[in-house]
Amino acid sequence: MSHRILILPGDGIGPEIVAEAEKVVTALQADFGLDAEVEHARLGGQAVDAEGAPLPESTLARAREADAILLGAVGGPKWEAIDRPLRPERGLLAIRAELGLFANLRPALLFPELAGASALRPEVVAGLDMLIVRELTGGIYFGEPRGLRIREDGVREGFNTLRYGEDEIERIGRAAFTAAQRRNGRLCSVDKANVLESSELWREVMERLAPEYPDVSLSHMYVDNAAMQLVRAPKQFDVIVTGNLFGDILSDCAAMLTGSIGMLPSASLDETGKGLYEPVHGSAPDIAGRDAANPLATILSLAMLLRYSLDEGALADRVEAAVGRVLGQGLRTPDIAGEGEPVVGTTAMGDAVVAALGAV
Ligand SMILES: NC(=O)C1=CN([C@@H]2O[C@H](COP(=O)(O)OP(=O)(O)OC[C@H]3O[C@@H](n4cnc5c(N)ncnc54)[C@H](O)[C@@H]3O)[C@@H](O)[C@H]2O)C=CC1
Ligand SMILES: CC(C)CC(=O)C(=O)O
Ligand SMILES: [Mg+2]
Repeated sequence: MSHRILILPGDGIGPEIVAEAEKVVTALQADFGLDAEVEHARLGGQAVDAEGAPLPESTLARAREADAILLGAVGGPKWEAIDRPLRPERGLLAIRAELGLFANLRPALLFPELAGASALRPEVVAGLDMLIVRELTGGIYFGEPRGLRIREDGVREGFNTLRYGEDEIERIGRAAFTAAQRRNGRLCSVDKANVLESSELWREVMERLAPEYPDVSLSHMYVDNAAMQLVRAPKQFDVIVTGNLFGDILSDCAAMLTGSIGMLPSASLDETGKGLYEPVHGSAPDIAGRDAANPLATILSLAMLLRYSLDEGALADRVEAAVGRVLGQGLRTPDIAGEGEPVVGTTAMGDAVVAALGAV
């Protein structure tokens, strides 16, 4: 049966990087037996401009019908001053919530060819292969009440609510324990239980789940220490499980261990394995329209889509191997190029991955 893939290009570099991933889809259809129909819809700023909403009803309806969704990124300076409900990022949060995409898997894997591009010394990152499991539909990004108001003394204040229910913690915990079972059996739960009640409960629930996964060793770390440990000795981690805000920040930090945020893919999954796949980075307005964005995070997100939502593991392996091959050939977009190294653009990098598909 033909798979239905919905592509949401989004804003800034979104359309540029997604176009390269789509070339890979086309090549897999033409030469490697991928049976898929590809559709497009609007999300984010492009949807606000064209349809007056960051998540139009028609996009949501098509997202519900699709087997998997590939997203570029949303947002940019053009929409920063508009009413909050119309901001592109609200469209992204809304689609995650509407589709129940609570489990955000963010692998941080160092391609050996990029050891020199890491922010850390090669010996500290060599062989790095870790996974951040971020809770994606709860926590402070969604908690009510939220808003801006005028205090009694006339001074304005902004406020947000960090709230986690036991049920939300338990389901992300189970996703993380299961991921750790499939990897090296080490799970580190990151919280701020020395200060936050929501973290106290988080830690308690993780402890309660642990006996059900005797092959996983559970440890806990405060988030401030975790940020430091990530840049001090990242290979101590196998799987990290954490809340929405902490996971957002720690995964950008992990990106620099692998050379660039342009290398980090992600999968956001619901209870059934249906998912939305997107690079960890944003719409990078500073480099948009210059053929300078690294498309590999998006292409690697496509590989995750093939593996997790379409059950096309062999094709996913092929795409990841092709990425390794182009890096081995020395191709570098500016973000992963060393001092004085020649660089290629977004489209040339995408073309090279397509060419490498058959060689692996
Ligand atoms: N998932 C999403 O759609 C996300 C959207 N955003 C939005 O994106 C906009 C820009 O946010 P920033 O904080 O600047 O984060 P960003 O991730 O877009 O950019 C941060 C830095 O990384 C660079 N960068 C990002 N992706 C790259 C790539 N593929 N290749 C090479 N360099 C890359 C950018 O040029 C910039 O210097 C904002 O409107 C923000 O809200 C931010 C994060 C995630
Ligand atoms: C709109 C933001 C929550 C997007 C983001 O930074 C992310 O999911 O990593
Ligand atoms: Mg982020």
